[in-house]
Amino acid sequence: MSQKPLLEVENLRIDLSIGDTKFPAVQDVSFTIGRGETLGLVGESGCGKSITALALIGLLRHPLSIGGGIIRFDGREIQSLSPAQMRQLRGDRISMIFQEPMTALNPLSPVGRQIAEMFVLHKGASWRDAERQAVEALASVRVPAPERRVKDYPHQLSGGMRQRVMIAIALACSPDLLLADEPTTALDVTVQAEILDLIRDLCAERGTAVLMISHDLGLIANMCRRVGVMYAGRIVEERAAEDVFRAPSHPYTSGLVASLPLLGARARQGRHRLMEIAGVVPPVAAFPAGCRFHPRCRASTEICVAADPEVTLLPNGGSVRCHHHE
Ligand SMILES: Nc1ncnc2c1ncn2[C@@H]1O[C@H](COP(=O)(O)OP(=O)(O)OP(=O)(O)O)[C@@H](O)[C@H]1O
Repeated sequence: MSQKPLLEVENLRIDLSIGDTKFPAVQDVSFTIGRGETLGLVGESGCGKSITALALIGLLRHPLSIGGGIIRFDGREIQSLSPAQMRQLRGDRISMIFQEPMTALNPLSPVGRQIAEMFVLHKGASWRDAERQAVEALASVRVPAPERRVKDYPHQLSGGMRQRVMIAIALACSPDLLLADEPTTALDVTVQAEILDLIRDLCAERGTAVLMISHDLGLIANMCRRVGVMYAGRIVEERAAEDVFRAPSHPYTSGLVASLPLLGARARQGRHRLMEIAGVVPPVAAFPAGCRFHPRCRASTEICVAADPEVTLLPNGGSVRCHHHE
């Protein structure tokens, strides 16, 4: 087995075209994911998490495009693949699940048929075999009575069941990498936990690496070994999940950690206060000069307004992009 990481992203830039001008919606984003590893991308809405994932799987569409950098999957640059090669990779070796399965499922086709299609398209199975495997795939995502459910259309299923179908489709071909973009945000809290357990268990069993995207740092820390914190199109901190909580380095990460509801002793003693980061992520065309976080940062000084911070490597692994990091 190759020692190289499964996925290497180097200085990725994603441009947003507005008229004749291109604005960098994502810039200088670098990270790697090893085989079977879990990386979380966390940050508020509009930070660039979803478009980063779409770039990895070749699904960016106008007005967005890759403006620079390298994405290497299993040693091959994905930008050099033809559309046909990319289609073959998608679903077979890299899969994606989205927040709202209804947008990804075909409303006019029974769910069993949509799962079976994966075996036919990517594994050369006959429809008869593929439909048998679809029942097994539905059983593996813990759908009760899978032999009956395969005949259902998406609208006949609950949101949680639809997300299970999406997971069955995404994992049908045992991909090397699963991209999960807010996979539980649209679901009830109790269903959320079941779906997250399912993703964690199935990916661990199959050795599938996961890039999990969420605005919820608690969820990311539970699911992932490493965390990349995104702000305004950049990864501002990248660390082991436990370090992010124990000793956040970037003021934005500190704000995210502080805004998590606390359970247990401190909360009961009434010392817990829900902190929030004042302000919102600026739109892509209005990213400020200097450090993009400086207008919202309590630690901001002159240098933050004047100069874009470089990446600093942290002593215990990980990196941060801040002039005043902890
Ligand atoms: N099709 C598009 N047209 C114009 N702007 C877009 C498009 N898609 C994304 N953007 C912009 O790119 C930026 C990054 O969007 P992205 O969806 O990646 O953010 P995100 O961090 O995933 O947030 P969310 O959770 O809300 O999706 C945002 O400012 C968004 O408005």
